[in-house]
Amino acid sequence: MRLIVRQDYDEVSSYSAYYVKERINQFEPTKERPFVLGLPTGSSPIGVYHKLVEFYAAGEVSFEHVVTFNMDEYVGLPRNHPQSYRTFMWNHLFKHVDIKLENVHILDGNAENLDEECRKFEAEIAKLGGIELFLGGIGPDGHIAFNEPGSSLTSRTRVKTLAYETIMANARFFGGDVSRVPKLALTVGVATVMDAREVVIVITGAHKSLALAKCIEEGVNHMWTVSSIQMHPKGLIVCDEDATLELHVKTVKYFKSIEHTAKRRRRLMLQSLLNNDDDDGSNGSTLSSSDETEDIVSKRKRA
Ligand SMILES: N[C@@H]1[C@@H](O)[C@H](O)[C@@H](COP(=O)(O)O)O[C@@H]1O
Repeated sequence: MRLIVRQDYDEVSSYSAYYVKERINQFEPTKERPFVLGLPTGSSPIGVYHKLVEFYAAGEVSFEHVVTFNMDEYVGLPRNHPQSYRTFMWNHLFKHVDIKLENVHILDGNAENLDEECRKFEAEIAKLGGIELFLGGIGPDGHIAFNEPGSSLTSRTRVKTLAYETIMANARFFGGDVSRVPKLALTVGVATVMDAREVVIVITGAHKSLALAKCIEEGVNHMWTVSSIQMHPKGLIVCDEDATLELHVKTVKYFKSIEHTAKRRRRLMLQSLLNNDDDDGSNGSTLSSSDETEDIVSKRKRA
């Protein structure tokens, strides 16, 4: 697992959006072989979505052959309710890019048979060969999607009763009125997220610092469901300085040093590329940040 620390929400958003854009472009998706992307809602990914829209407008990425699966949806909210996750996704991302409507998958919280809806969702993911990259956020109690504390770490898409803490946290979107927040949701399971070939979690703010510490400094634990990322072969957490408040200094230094070393290696690689026009750059396959050096290497690889 890698931890990338950036100064604030904006830098976290830029880094994460750049990362997603690079992954889509490196994949070179086609109609027959689309890029399958898992997506979250909440305030954490808004900056990422806005940045992705900018990249799209600048012609740096296309969603034409991207298929998306959203993490969760409230049960019982009308589809077009301002707080439904469908409305959220439409407003923050989908209506601004070239994604095809038939490639968007959002659980239907008004389906007649909710269990069947969840089964169909999992089957659809499997049919497409699984999720390439799952982008996520977390709640202050360390939940991922709506996998509240105590959720099975092997869970799949299903109906969940929301924890009181989550209902309180989300009341801000319902005029601060706890009674207006739906009490049930459909959500992908922890295993649905962890089955993705890559998982990227965005964590910002001091109010999430305890969850981050539990997630990476303690054991895998169903009371902090995002801690399951420890078992993932390709897990990445992108956080801001505030979210590191509860981490040991040693932990933060360690992860920062890994990033610096990787950057140095990439700089050397760039130097050797620039010195050797015949080099096709095929030895540099793990580009992952908004670092300028990587940008140059990446463009060169695609040229
Ligand atoms: N189901 C969503 C989660 O997927 C999201 O990660 C969390 C955090 O939201 P925010 O980013 O607004 O803190 O909110 C809800 O509980």
